[in-house]
Amino acid sequence: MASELDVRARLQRAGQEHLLRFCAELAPGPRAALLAQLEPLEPEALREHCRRAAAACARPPAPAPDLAARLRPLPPERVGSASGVAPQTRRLWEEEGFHQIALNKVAVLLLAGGQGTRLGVTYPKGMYQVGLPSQKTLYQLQAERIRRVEQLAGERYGTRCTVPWYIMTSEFTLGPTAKFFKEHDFFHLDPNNVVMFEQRMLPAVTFDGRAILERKDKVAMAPDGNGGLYCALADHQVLEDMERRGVEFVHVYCVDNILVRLADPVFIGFCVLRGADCGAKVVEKASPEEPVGVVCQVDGVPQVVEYSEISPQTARLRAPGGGLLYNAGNICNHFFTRDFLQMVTREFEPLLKPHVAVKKVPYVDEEGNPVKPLEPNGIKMEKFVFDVLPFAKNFVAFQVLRGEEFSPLKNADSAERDNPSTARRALLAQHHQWALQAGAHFLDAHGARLPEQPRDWRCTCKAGSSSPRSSWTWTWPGHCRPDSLLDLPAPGSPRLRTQPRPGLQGGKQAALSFWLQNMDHRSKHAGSLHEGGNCPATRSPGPK
Ligand SMILES: CC(=O)N[C@H]1[C@@H](OP(=O)(O)OP(=O)(O)OC[C@H]2O[C@@H](n3ccc(=O)[nH]c3=O)[C@H](O)[C@@H]2O)O[C@H](CO)[C@@H](O)[C@@H]1O
Repeated sequence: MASELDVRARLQRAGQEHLLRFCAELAPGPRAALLAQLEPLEPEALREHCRRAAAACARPPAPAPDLAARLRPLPPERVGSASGVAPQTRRLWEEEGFHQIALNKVAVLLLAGGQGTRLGVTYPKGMYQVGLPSQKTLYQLQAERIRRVEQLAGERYGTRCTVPWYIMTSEFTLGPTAKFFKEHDFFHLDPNNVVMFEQRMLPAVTFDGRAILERKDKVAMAPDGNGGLYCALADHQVLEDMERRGVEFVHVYCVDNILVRLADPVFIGFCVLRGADCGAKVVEKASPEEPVGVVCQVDGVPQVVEYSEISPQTARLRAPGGGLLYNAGNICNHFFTRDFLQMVTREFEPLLKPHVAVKKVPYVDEEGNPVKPLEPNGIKMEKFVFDVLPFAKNFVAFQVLRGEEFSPLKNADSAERDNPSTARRALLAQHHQWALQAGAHFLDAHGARLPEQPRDWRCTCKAGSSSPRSSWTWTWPGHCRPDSLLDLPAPGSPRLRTQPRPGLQGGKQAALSFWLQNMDHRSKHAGSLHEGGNCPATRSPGPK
């Protein structure tokens, strides 16, 4: 370990010697911890980081004044649509995607280094459960969808498929995530195919360019943004690991979209057949104010302009048809070829410009007292995962339907949208739809069919409510196995009762009725259904 003297000399070169101002009064343990934290900080890089942060802060916190004039929507030839195409084209994309998956050329990569501040949890967001009857967490839902897509591709091509799962974590999320996966037996995935790696951390900086001490023995650090991915890929030789496994295509996604389709064969197939090196899924923006980035062109080059960096006037502009001019909302689902990622890590990463986030950063004052600021006092510098789009040779966007693919969990239930309730409802609606598409019929307690389009999916399912309110039954064709399709409480749980329905052919059809404790009295149709994975293959006709 470096001596205090060495570390002091390095900090002097970076102009950040104040970080050692309490060092002399620290006990040996905390002092060693502080020195260990400071040792890896390269003096030149630290100096540059602090200088950039202060310079960025000196500029007015507004979108670049000339940005609006340089923006254009993406040209239509760069945009594909999952819903607006002929079914045979969609099938072609899907087939190509499954083919690549069956060849073991597809991996998924989860960005899970964020802190979940808006949701208000202190643990990694992937460990959050939104109150489904099955009590599954986001991580579990994702793991099961990976298994399902492997299974579907395997069934089509008669092979054993593996979709490796790369998970980028940060200092905040690595420990708890790794522990959680071990405790849950990696959700029955092969641990060799789950690769966790850590992104870098950067010091938070005051407006005048001084790194902040959070405690006498600790510098305030934050992950370097989800664009820290590219350094992290290089730091941990992740692309080499992909190469060894034969992975060519990577689906990168963010942790909080409960509807995410892991390694979505349609998206993968579309990108591969278009010869894209880089792609992004988009949904139509719900409103000008929705906090999603906009996929567009700046100076003729495809790019995402983040919601924090577009002016309200530009966000409100309308196209001649009346819709939003910039309506391609980024849902943080990206397609990259491994070759492109290799080029980024080798050549382009140093060209990425960090973005500035002004935050309230806890610190110690000159006397060493801890302070929780009420106003923003510090700057965190972040790179964004989509900042590499301008380097793509052939970028494509892929428009999908919000109801089918996007319901992010950003906020606590006190917020109006993007909260646990909206995420839960979105998942139930998605699974209900998949069950219908797979040929399931929903029956009421008397065996009569329920309408296929429940009128009120807005009912709330309150976790923990005690009295059963309703029961229902559904049937499904023999090829849909309920255990892999349904989001159910664990077997044996008092919330789940199964009963065979007389008259149904064993094996061909089955029936299940269960009490839904968590139902709001306003709707009889809310359910707790299935994660059929990337469902397309379950979409075969049901029994007549
Ligand atoms: C920069 C970025 O991608 N912004 C997108 C992100 O915004 P948003 O601001 O919601 O992004 P988040 O802060 O939720 O981060 C997105 C993902 O990146 C991960 N993360 C974040 C910071 C970090 O240092 N390390 C890390 O891995 C998070 O864990 C999360 O999985 O999702 C929205 C859709 O929901 C998009 O419209 C935004 O364009």
